[in-house]
Amino acid sequence: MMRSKLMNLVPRAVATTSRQMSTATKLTTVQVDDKTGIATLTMNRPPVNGLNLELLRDIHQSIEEIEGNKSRGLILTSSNPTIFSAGLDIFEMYKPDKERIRAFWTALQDVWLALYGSSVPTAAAINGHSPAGGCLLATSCEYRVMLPKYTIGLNETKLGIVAPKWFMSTFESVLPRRLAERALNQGRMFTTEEALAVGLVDEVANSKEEAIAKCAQFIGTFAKVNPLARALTKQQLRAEELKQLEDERVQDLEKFIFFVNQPAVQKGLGIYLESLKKKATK
Ligand SMILES: CCCCCCCCCCC/C=C/C(=O)SCCNC(=O)CCNC(=O)[C@H](O)C(C)(C)COP(=O)(O)OP(=O)(O)OC[C@H]1O[C@@H](n2cnc3c(N)ncnc32)[C@H](O)[C@@H]1OP(=O)(O)O
Repeated sequence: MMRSKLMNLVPRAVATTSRQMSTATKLTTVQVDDKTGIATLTMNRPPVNGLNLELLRDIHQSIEEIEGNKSRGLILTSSNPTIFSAGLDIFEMYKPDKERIRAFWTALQDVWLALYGSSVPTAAAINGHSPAGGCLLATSCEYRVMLPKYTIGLNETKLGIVAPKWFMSTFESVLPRRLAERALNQGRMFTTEEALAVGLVDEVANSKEEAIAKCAQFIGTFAKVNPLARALTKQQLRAEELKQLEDERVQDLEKFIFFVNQPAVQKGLGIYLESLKKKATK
């Protein structure tokens, strides 16, 4: 998979305007800045960018599109002014449809493999809350810029669920092992300020525009680096985690299906959904 992506890494001429590359799907848009050649992938699924089957498929398609069109980099962000992504759409896991839940988890695996394994430089402009699956997306990128007063983290244990190994290894690729272990066990959500202090995010910006500009600046640091050498270096550094999921995706899917169908897990998800609804009516 990575080898064919590498074939796309040839220099290209740049123009001066920005163009909408993809509106084929409604849940993501891809805008390429023709001056920098950097693509911004925006998630757009109100109200909270909950990662359901359709959004995951659109994100995957957009990443493939960006890989294919020789963009110089990928910036992931959200159209919601206060939420990057609320993580997995819990309705996909609560009283699930047998076929759909398999497609859903497979789509999540596809997104992670494509984003974590992307041959282009990746950055997340985290313009809002980013729990669980939202944090997975952000930490799959190489660089993170976050707006103040939001939260980010893997809170799965607080929901009575367990983050799969590849969520954990992505988290651990950003945070020191001891800190990652403690945060995962606690289901800890970090404020922007805390996330910056521990290195979960790289910079703080005061607006989405500034966050995107900082992400573009990061991607710009590779301008004078040979793209093939950079991509091969990234590939080698990330190969172990990618191979592990590629080799075990069927078992990973079966584990997820088994786990999510446990009565205790279903009960916990139901209670959690109720608590989210109650919060909305307060
Ligand atoms: C041995 C190993 C086995 C491994 C097996 C694997 C096991 C499974 C692993 C699964 C990993 C899971 C990953 C996840 O991502 S789970 C999702 C976690 N997400 C959250 O906990 C976030 C919950 N949401 C919030 O905290 C807030 O909503 C948020 C801060 C994001 C926004 O707050 P705000 O006040 O702006 O908005 P509301 O809370 O009022 O929400 C608006 C409406 O959206 C609904 N909502 C919110 N989040 C979700 C969600 N994740 N899924 C579905 N729906 C969600 C919320 O209920 C409101 O709905 P209503 O308007 O109808 O009330």
